[in-house]
Amino acid sequence: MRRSIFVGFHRAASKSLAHTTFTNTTRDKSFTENNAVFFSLCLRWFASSSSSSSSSSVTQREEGYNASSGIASKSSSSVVRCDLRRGGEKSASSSYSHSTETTPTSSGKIRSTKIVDDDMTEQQPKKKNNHVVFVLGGPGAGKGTQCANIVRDYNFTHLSAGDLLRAHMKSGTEDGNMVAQMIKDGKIVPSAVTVKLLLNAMADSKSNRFLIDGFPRNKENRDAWVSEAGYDCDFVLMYDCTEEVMLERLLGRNEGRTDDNVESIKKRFVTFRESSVPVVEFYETLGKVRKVDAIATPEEVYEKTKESFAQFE
Ligand SMILES: Nc1ncnc2c1ncn2[C@@H]1O[C@H](COP(=O)(O)OP(=O)(O)O)[C@@H](O)[C@H]1O
Ligand SMILES: Nc1ccn([C@@H]2O[C@H](COP(=O)(O)OP(=O)(O)O)[C@@H](O)[C@H]2O)c(=O)n1
Repeated sequence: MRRSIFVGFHRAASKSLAHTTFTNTTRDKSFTENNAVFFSLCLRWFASSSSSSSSSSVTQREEGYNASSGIASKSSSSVVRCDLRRGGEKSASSSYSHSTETTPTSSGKIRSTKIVDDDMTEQQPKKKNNHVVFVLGGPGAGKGTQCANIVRDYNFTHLSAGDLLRAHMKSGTEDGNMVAQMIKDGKIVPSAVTVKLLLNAMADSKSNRFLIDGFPRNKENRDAWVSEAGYDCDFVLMYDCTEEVMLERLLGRNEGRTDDNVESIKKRFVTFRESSVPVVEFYETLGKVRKVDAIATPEEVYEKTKESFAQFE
């Protein structure tokens, strides 16, 4: 830090010196030369004091100072990860890192330029060549209906996060009771529970093509997925529908669900708007969203859906 500030300062000084040298008079030139000597002495003093100080060189390494580019970057990566696949043991691998790049400007100030979120840009290698498609859309948009068609025609395995959670809530455990209440309230169950259910189901399957329906419901779901699975989805299939149409469909669904009543449905709509739409927007920034108009008939919706699966024929 100290060194990067100094370099910024020295650069600012050099720049102003260069400017003076080419534009000013002879009197200014001798002033410039004196200044140059002064700054050069400063530089030497600083170089010797910083090389004799071990903490300074550690700082330099920690901040990733790059003398040729003049960019000082800070990076830190720290996540103790909880293995959710089986049993929840801790492993020491780190999954996320954020680095802040700072650039010394000509005024000598440190200007923060950008935050680099590694997990947004760098995907990890896929495990077992798995293909994962996340299927999103509001409650009642028709996700389950279309997933059945895709399974039939493209050899995918359908994993509904909601179905897995509903099965889990019937376990009668404390965890299961918590899930039951959250589903009734239209709330999003903690990612640790959902990701564990999904990964266990995948581990039990011989398939390498998965439609993960109703997931990720929020950014926390997505981050937990990337952390635990070690890779992101191939793409997100997003069924776009109005609340009016979804309400009508849900009230006619008749599957005996505890959350298909007007009170719960309204809460689910709010959760969808506030938590799920942002995760779709996040995936849009990665260019991974394939949107399908879900208001049409099931057959028409499927015709559009198929366009995203040509690669799996
Ligand atoms: N395109 C559609 N047009 C009319 N009804 C539909 C359509 N897609 C699904 N449905 C019906 O709407 C209800 C909700 O569909 P479903 O697939 O369960 O939605 P989701 O999985 O998104 O909650 C079901 O009763 C289903 O038969
Ligand atoms: N990733 C998920 C998916 C579902 N759920 C819960 O399960 C409920 C039903 O989800 P679902 O996907 O089966 O049904 P729809 O709301 O899409 O019709 C949600 O309202 C949430 O309470 C969750 O918490 N996290």
